[in-house]
Amino acid sequence: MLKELKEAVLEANKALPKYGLVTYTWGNVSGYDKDTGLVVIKPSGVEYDDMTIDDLVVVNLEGDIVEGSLKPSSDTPTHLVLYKHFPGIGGVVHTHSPWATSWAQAGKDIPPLGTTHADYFNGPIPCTRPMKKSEILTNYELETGNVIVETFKAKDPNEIPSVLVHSHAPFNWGKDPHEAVHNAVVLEEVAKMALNAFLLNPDLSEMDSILLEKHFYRKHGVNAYYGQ
Ligand SMILES: O=C(CO)[C@@H](O)[C@H](O)COP(=O)(O)O
Repeated sequence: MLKELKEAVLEANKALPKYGLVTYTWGNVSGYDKDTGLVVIKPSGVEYDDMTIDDLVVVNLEGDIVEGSLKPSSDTPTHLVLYKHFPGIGGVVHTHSPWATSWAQAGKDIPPLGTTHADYFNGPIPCTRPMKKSEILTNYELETGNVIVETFKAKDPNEIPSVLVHSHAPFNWGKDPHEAVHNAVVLEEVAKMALNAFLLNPDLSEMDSILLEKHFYRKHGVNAYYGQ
């Protein structure tokens, strides 16, 4: 069942340590099949080097295990909330990539400072609000998903495919697992560049909004500034 999606999810999970986005078994990747409404996700606590396609777990959007003998990732509830609320996404990636996680721990949005950011994110990369004690104590992973959705109430997740979870780390998404990992890699680079830019110039302001939009829409096929 879902052989192609499983292969894509396995490859995406194994890419996390390859790109330096995780250490040990931190982080996880899932993929969504819209025809069946099923999600393929990383098994909890399994070393990436040892992970095989048979280790992957298939769940429905309610979180019931449909296939697999291992426990699904502890972050499964967060992934499922995003699939339910962000139409069109087909892959979700959670990492503890150090530069982006530093911004999440600091509780700060990553402002757009350059065209690298602008090519992928049409505005600041938001950090969620701190979780309430009740949210932490009831179902932290489910409430993490709800707080991410709350953060994007007035934002388009297709134009900003990443979020920093306060006191935790980033979540990223895309049309499929491969694109979600790509966005996670770019987020880490942008987080590193932004922190270093502020170290060099603490009085730095956001980049010009015209340059931001020109770059974002040019990369995403809308020539907002060329009369089309
Ligand atoms: O965020 C966390 C822990 O803080 C998790 O992402 C773990 O880093 C990975 O958990 P599993 O996917 O192995 O259950």
